Amino acid sequence: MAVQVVVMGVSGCGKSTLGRRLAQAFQTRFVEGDDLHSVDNVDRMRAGIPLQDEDRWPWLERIGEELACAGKQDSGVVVACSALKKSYRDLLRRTAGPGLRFIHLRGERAALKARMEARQDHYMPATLLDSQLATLEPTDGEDDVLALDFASPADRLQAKAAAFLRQSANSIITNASLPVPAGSARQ
Ligand SMILES: Nc1ncnc2c1ncn2[C@@H]1O[C@H](COP(=O)(O)OP(=O)(O)OP(=O)(O)O)[C@@H](O)[C@H]1O
Ligand SMILES: O=C(O)[C@H](O)[C@@H](O)[C@H](O)[C@H](O)CO
Repeated sequence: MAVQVVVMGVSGCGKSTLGRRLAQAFQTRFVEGDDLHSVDNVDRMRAGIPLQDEDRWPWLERIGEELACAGKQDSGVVVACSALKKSYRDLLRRTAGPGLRFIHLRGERAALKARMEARQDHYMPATLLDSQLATLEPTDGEDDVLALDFASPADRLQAKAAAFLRQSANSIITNASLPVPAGSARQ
């Protein structure tokens, strides 16, 4: 089955872990969204400076291209991408087309902080967690999103996400009325 899915949420929520598992389960490509950030963006985050919209638009365009390309080729792709604001998700929806689905990993700040502090090998400092949480816009009411508690065991997250993707494989979600965000390169 050629899934077109974004695993989203704030830093440390488990996007890459679940994304890799889903890609393996659906025998499809995994794209680590962090690898598509510019060097400037990574330097900013490493220095503890939160990204702004203008830093994220070109990055989101690159992620959208990956999704659109997989959609055109019907080859499937799983992308790990924070996609924190609804306008960011809308850009990805417009670019990817109606097959796109999101898995949102969300949960408690304390557990996220502990996870981020335990990581030694990541550029993202735990001091950026609060700005990540402040930027995150809830996904409630967005029909193409399945929200899961990131603290669940990885096997359970994978099973629930895979069931959602299989179940929604044949349903088309129309995004024809998506608003165009101010400042987006896609105006
Ligand atoms: N379901 C889970 N249960 C327990 N620990 C997990 C789970 N999923 C991921 N982790 C651990 O949490 C940490 C963060 O996971 P991961 O790198 O997948 O998150 P991420 O959202 O991709 O992070 P970032 O966006 O900051 O790169 C890792 O140490 C990972 O092993
Ligand atoms: O939109 C953002 O602020 C970024 O994508 C961050 O979320 C990080 O890249 C990622 O989570 C790595 O820790």
